[in-house]
Amino acid sequence: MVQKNDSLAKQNYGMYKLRAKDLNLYYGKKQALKDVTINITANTVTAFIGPSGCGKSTFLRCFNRMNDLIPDVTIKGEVMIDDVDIYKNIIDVYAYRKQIGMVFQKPNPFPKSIFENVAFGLRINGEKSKSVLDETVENALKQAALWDEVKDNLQKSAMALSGGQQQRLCIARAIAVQPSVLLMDEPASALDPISTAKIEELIYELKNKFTIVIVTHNMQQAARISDKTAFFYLGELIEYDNTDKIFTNPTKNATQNYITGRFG
Ligand SMILES: Nc1ncnc2c1ncn2[C@@H]1O[C@H](COP(=O)(O)OP(=O)(O)OP(=O)(O)O)[C@@H](O)[C@H]1O
Repeated sequence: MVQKNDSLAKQNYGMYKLRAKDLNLYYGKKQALKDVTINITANTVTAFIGPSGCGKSTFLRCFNRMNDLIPDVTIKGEVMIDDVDIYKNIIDVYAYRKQIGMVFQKPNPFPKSIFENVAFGLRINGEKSKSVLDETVENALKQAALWDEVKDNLQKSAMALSGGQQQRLCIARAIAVQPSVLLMDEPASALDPISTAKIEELIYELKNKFTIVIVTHNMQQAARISDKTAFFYLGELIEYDNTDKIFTNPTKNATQNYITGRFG
């Protein structure tokens, strides 16, 4: 009985970190997202899956307003973080974006030292204290499971790291400014299996601190690391449910066909 009340309370209390409601997005006249509605719980990992061109990356980019940078984009509907509509109520988009870290498919460190890559966002935000910078860089590298490998070489160029290390550095750079959300667009698809496993482990750990949304083409990866999975097809969110359910007993035929490799 106590358990039931507890879980009810959990369900109702401040549950959704990210939401979209009736979201439509057009590139010029071409509609890329159709009436997408989703509620994403804080401190979970959500995987976006679906065939190429179905709108996964487009939808991911709606959460940090990166699509604003593309000419001729029209967005209708609502996108909310902590129940604030970010297209209507956010005036300072740069300040808002600080809350949202983003990691891309290809590791993209700056041609600077390891230390300066992680310190970059803090310096932009005006942090000058050496002890704060040192401590934050160390913590971010620890959280990104890279500290032990680089702690003796923080002044070395980031470009000299392996691809997998560079991607963990990019994760450290993203989390150093303490966002609450991490968006990841195929973060392991350019990496070897061992580096991929490290990134997957890391994502699993990081959900304690962040709400994570990951686009992936790798269905085993989605099944391994995500709590919820959203399946997209032709710009529509076809099915969104617990990952176990999506991969073992999906409700929609299209989901079943996709996860069994019948298309895509
Ligand atoms: N900048 C853009 N300008 C015009 N059309 C675009 C742009 N970006 C994406 N599109 C189109 O929008 C649709 C959705 O693309 P998006 O990249 O979101 O799909 P995706 O599911 O992430 O694909 P992939 O898995 O191949 O990365 C596609 O038809 C794509 O061609």
